[in-house]
Amino acid sequence: MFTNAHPATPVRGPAGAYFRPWVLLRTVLFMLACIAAVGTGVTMEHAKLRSIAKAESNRDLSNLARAFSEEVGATISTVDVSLIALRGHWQRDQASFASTVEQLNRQLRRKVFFQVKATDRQGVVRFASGRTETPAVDLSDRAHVRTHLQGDGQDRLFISAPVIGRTSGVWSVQLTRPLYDAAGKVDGVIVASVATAYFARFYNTIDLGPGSSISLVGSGVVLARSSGRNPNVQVGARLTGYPYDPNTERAGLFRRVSRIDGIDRYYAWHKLEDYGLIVTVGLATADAHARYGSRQRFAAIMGIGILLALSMLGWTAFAARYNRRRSVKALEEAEVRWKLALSASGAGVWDLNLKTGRLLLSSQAQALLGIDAGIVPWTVGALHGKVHPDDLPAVSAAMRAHLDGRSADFMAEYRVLRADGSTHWISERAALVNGGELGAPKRVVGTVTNIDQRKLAEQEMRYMASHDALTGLANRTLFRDRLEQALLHAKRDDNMLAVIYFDLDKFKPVNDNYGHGMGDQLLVQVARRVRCSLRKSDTLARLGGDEFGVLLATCASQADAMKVAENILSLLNMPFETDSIALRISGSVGVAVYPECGPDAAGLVHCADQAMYAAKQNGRNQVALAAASTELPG
Ligand SMILES: Nc1nc2c(ncn2[C@@H]2O[C@H](COP(=O)(O)OP(=O)(O)OP(=O)(O)O)[C@@H](O)[C@H]2O)c(=O)[nH]1
Repeated sequence: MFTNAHPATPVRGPAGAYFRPWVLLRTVLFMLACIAAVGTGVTMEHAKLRSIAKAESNRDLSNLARAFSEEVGATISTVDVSLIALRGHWQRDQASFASTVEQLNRQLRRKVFFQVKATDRQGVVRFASGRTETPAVDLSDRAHVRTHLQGDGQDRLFISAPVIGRTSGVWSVQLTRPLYDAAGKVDGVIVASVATAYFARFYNTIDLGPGSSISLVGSGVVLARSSGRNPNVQVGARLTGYPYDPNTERAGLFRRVSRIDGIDRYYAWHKLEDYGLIVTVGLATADAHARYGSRQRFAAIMGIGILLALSMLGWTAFAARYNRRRSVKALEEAEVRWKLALSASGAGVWDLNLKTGRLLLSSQAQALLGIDAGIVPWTVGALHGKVHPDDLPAVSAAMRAHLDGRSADFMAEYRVLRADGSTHWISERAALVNGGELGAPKRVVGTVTNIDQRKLAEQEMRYMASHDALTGLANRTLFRDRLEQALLHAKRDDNMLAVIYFDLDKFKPVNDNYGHGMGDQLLVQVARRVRCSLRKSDTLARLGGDEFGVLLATCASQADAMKVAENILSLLNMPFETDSIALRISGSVGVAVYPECGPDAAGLVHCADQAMYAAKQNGRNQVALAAASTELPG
């Protein structure tokens, strides 16, 4: 109803809302929720990519472990077959043994290289390849020799823990088999010493990344190991537990932070059950995940982008909501202020829906319009059924003009009929509220105010402007108006009218001798006495000082006018009783008759004045008739 109202408290500009604590707090909370949601999404995506990376890595590692174990198995098998062949040769012909070993190594140089030793049954070296003279070194304390010399005599391949060469400084493992004499008794040990690097050679043919590793473990001891650019590190290290227990399954997968170099890896292992060896191939988890690093980075960047976009959207939405709330609050406050102002001003408000014909009235409006319900099914016409019949045409015309768009505002002042028949004055203002399609008016909103007091004041002012304050008679202005009106009627009806002017004789001495108050009393009594002698249709006016005018609106003849004038004179001659004394006065009376004395008010007044002056000049206390004008009546 008060949508055009300007709130007293200015609402901050829309941009200012972005930095209000209310907005910032909600934006931060919203961002935290977004971070949680987007973070969960990104984490899930990362986890998915990690699990894909893990699955792919495990598949690759399993294949590599199997391939490496087959490679190792093939190398060991080659060495073992060579050992068996060399053993037969040693037992047959020791003299040409050295050249046979050399020849064999030449044949196998692309696959493996090994040194060969042969010991006697005491474990003392009797042959060592690559030497011109064999030092009689006692190896009986070495496990790979001892196991055959002190064992059950079974022909088994033994693979030793790695040892570092005393002179070469190279890690090697010893593959041994027993030597037999003609009786089939253990007669010594034949040893093939293979550099562990051969076992890790396969590693160099593949590129698994800098954090990868390949190990060959036997009896819980690292026989060979390659890791990145640092091959054979930690050869000889002892490893226990899963999967190095003898009872673990043939192949498998696990993830572990390496006990050797501290790198977190995915591992696959594969057992060479014939030789009691395990091959493990490890890939650094960081390298495995790096395969999907770009997708993970993309997911993270997308997540951050979505987070920023959501945050901006949230921030904007909260700022807009804040502005909306402020606006609604300001409107509510403005409405309260307007209601208070209206209530204080005594104005009532009504709201008419032109579509539904429902009229809403404030309690003040109900009281002022004499309607005892807040919502009434009414029409504009019915509303004005409360209007005084004399005012209704003007009010209806004004309302119609406004509804038809011929006036910008509806304004009317009219009397409302009360149930007891009395009336009170209302000032009403209304305006169409445009809305709906094509801007068709849907509502009329108006205010009503009681203006009884103002109307009374206006009435008093109008009365004062047209009447003499002392006597209550019409003043010169009103006298002149009525004369104009009477002349119009007289001309239309071809009637006569008369103007009588009279002035009290020697009034000044009354004032001078008895005071102004006494003079006033005399003027009031003159007015009363003459008024009573006249007809209601006649007008008696005080023209100024002690001068009066009489308008005989209808006058049959000049003689009748003279008769009224004579009567006035005789009334003036009668004594006037005041508070203290009786006064005797007289008057000079001039008579002018229409149409004889002229066609217009000015002429008639002038004639009457002249006649009165003539009576005064003639010795006062008499009536004089104005001479007929030579002009023809208009
Ligand atoms: N008490 C009273 N005196 C008034 C009022 N208005 C004018 N007068 C006085 O009325 C007197 C009018 O004097 P005039 O008509 O000029 O003189 P006069 O004494 O009547 O003499 P003539 O008219 O020549 O007979 C003046 O003294 C004015 O001051 C009034 O309202 N009350």
